[in-house]
Amino acid sequence: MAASVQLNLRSFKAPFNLKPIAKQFSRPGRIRCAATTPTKRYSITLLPGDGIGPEVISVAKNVLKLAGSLEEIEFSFQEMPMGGAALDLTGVPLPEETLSTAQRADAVLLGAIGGYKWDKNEKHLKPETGLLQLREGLKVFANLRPATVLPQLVDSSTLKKDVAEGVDLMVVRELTGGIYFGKPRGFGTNEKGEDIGFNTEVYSTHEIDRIARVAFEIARKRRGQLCSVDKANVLEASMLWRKRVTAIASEYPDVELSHMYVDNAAMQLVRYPKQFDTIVTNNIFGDILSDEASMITGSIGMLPSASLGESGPGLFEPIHGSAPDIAGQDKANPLATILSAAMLLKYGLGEANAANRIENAVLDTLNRGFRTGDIYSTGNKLVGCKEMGEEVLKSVDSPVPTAI
Ligand SMILES: NC(=O)C1=CN([C@@H]2O[C@H](COP(=O)(O)OP(=O)(O)OC[C@H]3O[C@@H](n4cnc5c(N)ncnc54)[C@H](O)[C@@H]3O)[C@@H](O)[C@H]2O)C=CC1
Ligand SMILES: CC(C)CC(=O)C(=O)O
Ligand SMILES: [Mg+2]
Repeated sequence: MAASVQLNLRSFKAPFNLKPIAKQFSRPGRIRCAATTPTKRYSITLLPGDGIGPEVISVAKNVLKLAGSLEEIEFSFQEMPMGGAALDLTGVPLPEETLSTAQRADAVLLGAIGGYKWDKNEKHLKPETGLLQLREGLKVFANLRPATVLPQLVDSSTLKKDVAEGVDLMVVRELTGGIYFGKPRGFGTNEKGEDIGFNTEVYSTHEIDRIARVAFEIARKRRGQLCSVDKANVLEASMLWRKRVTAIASEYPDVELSHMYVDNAAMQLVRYPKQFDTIVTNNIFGDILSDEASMITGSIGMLPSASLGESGPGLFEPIHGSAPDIAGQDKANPLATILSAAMLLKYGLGEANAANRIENAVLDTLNRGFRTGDIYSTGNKLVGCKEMGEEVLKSVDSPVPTAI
């Protein structure tokens, strides 16, 4: 078994002040002409999806385009239906053409899917099923969800300033296994004639080993601490998880491994989040804990993510959902999606300079006091999704050097 992680990372560098975690993977893109400033071209599949998805994708696309153009990068965008939008249009949540277009792209940027309209659909006709199919179809097993408390947003955190200040953690979530995919699953009847619903949490050695190696590599380049979160006191799948993560630790003597039960981890995240550096966990625990971690940073509207596999395009998306409660009202915070576009450039295309432009622009926009409602605090300027995007564009255009 290979001891090193083989992820499709063209330049594996975490956002903000996090350190590069692995070899630099260069992929120069396609050179259009032999000029002194060759233009690099990438094809990006855009999946706006539902609810606030189209609102945040439209803003992030403009930011991506501008940051790219300042670095001699040209994008061709293919916008494809996905989730509820695809159900309405084609009758399925992930049309074949959407998946094949995404598979051929250099990277995929997703907004969010889901909404009340489709909540009662049968499982195979739910927008969420389309999202699981997309992750499976792109084989993106490693989902990186960085939660960093920016100094500008300490007052937006739901935690006390001294608890939130300086939090900088990375959740490494296994994304294509576990209970969201396990079989058997379904509905049935028990011996008393009652209806039952059931799912299966299942992990193989191979699935655990590969996500563990990704997490150890990341921890090695951060502060050297990896906390594996499981429920090994109860669940067999977690018992194997703990055994394999412990075994893989011998390949990483420089990383300090600890284990924590998920119920305790949920509590520790709000008690003393600074104790965490890198967290590795299964699909469902990672889903839940990253939503919890997002609030430490001020809002779920701030957290980007990168989903990567061993080959093929990465999938980049905010961690939030389609927020039907605020959809169509220009209230969504687009920063999680804009920062996901930065992760796309950095991790997906190896375009660190363009990514840095975006991250700097986000910080500059926050420094200038612009806030959507979810991160608003007294004395700042309240703006909507579109205006926030316009302010970020201004900052991309006239960068103000900011230490990140
Ligand atoms: N990756 C995806 O596409 C995901 C989709 N979903 C789907 O989204 C739908 C809504 O799910 P919820 O549980 O309500 O989770 P949600 O993340 O959509 O919303 C939770 C709360 O956070 C707020 N929020 C979320 N994103 C925000 C943003 N960018 N700016 C400001 N506020 C924001 C919402 O207004 C809401 O009050 C469901 O259909 C669900 O299945 C949920 C999670 C992930
Ligand atoms: C909508 C689900 C399929 C997943 C989810 O909540 C997430 O990935 O954050
Ligand atoms: Mg979620």
